[in-house]
Amino acid sequence: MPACCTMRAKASDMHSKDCVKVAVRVRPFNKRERDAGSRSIVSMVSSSITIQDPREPQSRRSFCFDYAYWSHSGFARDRGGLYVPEEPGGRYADQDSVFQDLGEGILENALQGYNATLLAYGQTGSGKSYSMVGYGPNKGLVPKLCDRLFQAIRENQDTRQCQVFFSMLEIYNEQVVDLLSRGSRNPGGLRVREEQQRGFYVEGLRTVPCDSVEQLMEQGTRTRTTAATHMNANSSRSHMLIILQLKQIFSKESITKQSNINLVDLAGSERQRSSGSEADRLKEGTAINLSLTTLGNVISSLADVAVGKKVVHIPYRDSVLTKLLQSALGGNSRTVMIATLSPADICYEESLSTLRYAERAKRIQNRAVVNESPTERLVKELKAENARLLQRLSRLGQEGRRANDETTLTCLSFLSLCQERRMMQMHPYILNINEDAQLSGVVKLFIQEGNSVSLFILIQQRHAVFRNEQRRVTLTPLAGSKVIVNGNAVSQTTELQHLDRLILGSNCTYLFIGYPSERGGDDWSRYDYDYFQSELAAAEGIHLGESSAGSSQTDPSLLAVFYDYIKLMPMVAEANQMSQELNKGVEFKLEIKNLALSDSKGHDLEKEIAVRVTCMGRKQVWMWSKAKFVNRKFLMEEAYQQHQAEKSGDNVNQGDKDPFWDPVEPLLLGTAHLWLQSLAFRIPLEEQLEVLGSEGTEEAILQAQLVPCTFTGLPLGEDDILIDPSELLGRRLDFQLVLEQCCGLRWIREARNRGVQIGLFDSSQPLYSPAVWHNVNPLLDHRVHFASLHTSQRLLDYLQSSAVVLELWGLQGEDAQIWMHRYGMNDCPRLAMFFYSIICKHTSLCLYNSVCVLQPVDSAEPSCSVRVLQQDLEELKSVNTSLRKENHSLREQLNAARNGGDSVRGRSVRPSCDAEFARALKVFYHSMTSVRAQLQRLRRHRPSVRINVCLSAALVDVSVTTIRPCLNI
Ligand SMILES: Nc1ncnc2c1ncn2[C@@H]1O[C@H](COP(=O)(O)OP(=O)(O)OP(=O)(O)O)[C@@H](O)[C@H]1O
Repeated sequence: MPACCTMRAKASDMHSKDCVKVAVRVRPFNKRERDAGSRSIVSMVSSSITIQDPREPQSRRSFCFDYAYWSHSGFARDRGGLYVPEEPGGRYADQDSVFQDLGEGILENALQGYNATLLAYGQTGSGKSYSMVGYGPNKGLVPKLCDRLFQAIRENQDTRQCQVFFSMLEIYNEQVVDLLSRGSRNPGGLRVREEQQRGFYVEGLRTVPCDSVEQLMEQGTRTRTTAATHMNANSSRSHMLIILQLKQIFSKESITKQSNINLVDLAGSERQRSSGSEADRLKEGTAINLSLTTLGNVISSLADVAVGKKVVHIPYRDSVLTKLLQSALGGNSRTVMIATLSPADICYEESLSTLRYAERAKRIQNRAVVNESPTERLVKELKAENARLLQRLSRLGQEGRRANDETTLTCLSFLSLCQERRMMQMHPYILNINEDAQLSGVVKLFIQEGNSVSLFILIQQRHAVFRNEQRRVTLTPLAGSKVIVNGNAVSQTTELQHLDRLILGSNCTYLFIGYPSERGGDDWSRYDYDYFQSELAAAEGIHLGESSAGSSQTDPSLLAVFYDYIKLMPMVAEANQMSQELNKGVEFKLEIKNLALSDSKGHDLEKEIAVRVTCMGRKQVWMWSKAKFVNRKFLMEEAYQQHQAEKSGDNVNQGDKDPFWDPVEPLLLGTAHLWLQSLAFRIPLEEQLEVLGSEGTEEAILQAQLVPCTFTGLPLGEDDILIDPSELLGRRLDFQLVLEQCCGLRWIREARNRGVQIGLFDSSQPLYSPAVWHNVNPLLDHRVHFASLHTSQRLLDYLQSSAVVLELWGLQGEDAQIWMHRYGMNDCPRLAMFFYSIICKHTSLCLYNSVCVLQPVDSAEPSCSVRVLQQDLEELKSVNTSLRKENHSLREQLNAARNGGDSVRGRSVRPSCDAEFARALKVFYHSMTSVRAQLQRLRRHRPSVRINVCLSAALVDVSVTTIRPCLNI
């Protein structure tokens, strides 16, 4: 039995207290998922659905819903392009079966006089629009429901008179846009008002009486596409609402029924979390999608109410969407939610979160009533409405602006559609391609012979001119405008060929369709938004390579980086455009971080996308993570819209809240590797290291040395060179890392007010050399002493196969000092101590003596000082542990030497054993002296007093008592 058929109860079969009905639908793999060789982690039996964690296959979660639709596999495409089950009765749930369960129920409810709501929830690209609106012949719930509604009205003409009113709106960034209004947009959007009887409503929203909705929906989608362009907005972040008002008059019974049907295609659910876990100064108070976040809060509160928890407040008023859906959630409405998901392993987190959301929604209880009243009231209302419409019609007629008249809109749209079809068969045209497939192909610009067409795009009044002369179509970019044809920027008049890809301005993408004679039977669908962006990326030298073509062999992490790149590319272009328009003087550039970086074994690190932000005037540079950029881009859009609304001049949002700005911070410029192998032979090494930036550029030459030495720091002589590194086993090893000079610093050459520091990288908390400023070839003269008390095999292996990764950090402006002070970067004891522990952890080396003299940490922060001390104590404890181990092994050696003296004589005991032991003890006592000194200093410390600790005694123990027994041996 097909999964979709297991719950035969219709959505209308509800009791007076109705739980929200929830359906889940799983879509087929998309191209990206197929390319990545994705695996399905979702299974369905009847109306229950199980999801498996791809990292822990034994971890599964099951959920049970009212309906579960398997639309992932088992389908075929018929001649008309309709997706149908491969075999009759197959498990694939097609659009018809979804409609039968959900749509029919909603329709029945509405005809009975109940308000009804249908919500689609899920991550971007999971199939919300496919289920709600549909694509081509695969009509979704909304058109099917409308068709059936009008059919039902016709069939019931003799018992009731009906009128249907249609509205379509979009909520983007808490602004309401009327999608049926073709006039100029209200800055700030339409207002949401509240009336006692009516509840929340959108003031001035167009409501069109209709007997078919196809053209209205096309009109709405077109407006949505252009609105997205004008607002620099991303449609998957907006919510689309269609409101159908059904008014029925039952003359015989003298009653009227009024019901509202809300059909809601929600924004992509992952957007709520898109600012990620990334730290950003402007993260607080930023809700990427306030409406979606609030919807989640409302659903959670209502779910709590349903299980008897005490809930003080349901936050309906916190967002536009929840205000408008108040009756749909916990109120007078019969509500159905369809949660859509991808079954791919790479979407596990999102799909699980969708299922959890849907499970919560299932608990919500509504109280729907039939909205019935005596006829007179409705008749009065309808008369008033008709009078109002007539008045408007005549006013618009006088103004000669019939095109905006709501009563004639349907007819005009229809005419233009007919014309449009005729034009498509006669003329070349450009067709918009949008990231949201639903909005692609809705704008067509015809280029008739003998005519020239100007395209108007954001910044510039006129952007480019298309000419059609003697059946040759050319494109001429206008001065200062950005035009890209097939991935390449053009500045001259260019002749267009059928299926050329055009990008105008920052991100307006169009496909050129030539004369019908050139068209042939080619499939245009492959020229989707990803195709445009991939072509652009390829022109910048970023592509996936041979194996990517449909094969499952592409490294998934590379694929992810590639898709991140092409996703962020248009956003970066838009950010640049906004920066230019708002006179911010900031430039954004995409970079693939870690391209040239590698770890201490020389292996390439995983690549990731970052955005380099440059303030052109002050030559300040920031590196933003993807998550931070996405967050900031959203805030930039807000600032941009605010600017558009107020036209308040340049440089809006200056200061702390400015999303284009950040306090300056040090920037990682590049890395160099200093290989440690020579130390295993106690051979000194002098190197001129090339410091490479993340894009492989040479940032500087760093002169560095590794000097094997005595524990007091005296360089070893040639006699100390070892032939066999294993001779070091069990012995002490001291060496110094000397950073002599940096030469040819590109960073300083670009702007003299900058400085640099070198960091020793072995974890996220490296140790830094002192800062040097304003000099392209600065002397560093920085020396760090390392010691291993007991050279283990692991350490030897490490020395022979690894490198110290040296990081070159760029410091900028005076503010950098502030940063370093705040974060304790300059000569901070914490970093030194971290370094010590890191070295201990990874390499069995320990920091013995650093030349760094530690500066005070901010005295205004005593708690910070205490924290530093606590960290110091932790480090000291671990040193104590290693000392005790050392002590233990020394004791064992001593016992073996004493007890087994005679028995082992003549075997392997070396005559120098006692001398060696004595030497080791000497070292030990020396260390202990340092420990005591350090301990005393720590004990004297008071948090309110400035710390002034010298790291030269880093080998410290906190507890002398614990070590005393060791001293007694
Ligand atoms: N059940 C399905 N059967 C076949 N194809 C589907 C199905 N669901 C979705 N798709 C395809 O997946 C793609 C993405 O679907 P859709 O545009 O509906 O996603 P969405 O969730 O609405 O995304 P957005 O949030 O960006 O609007 C479309 O190309 C669509 O044709």
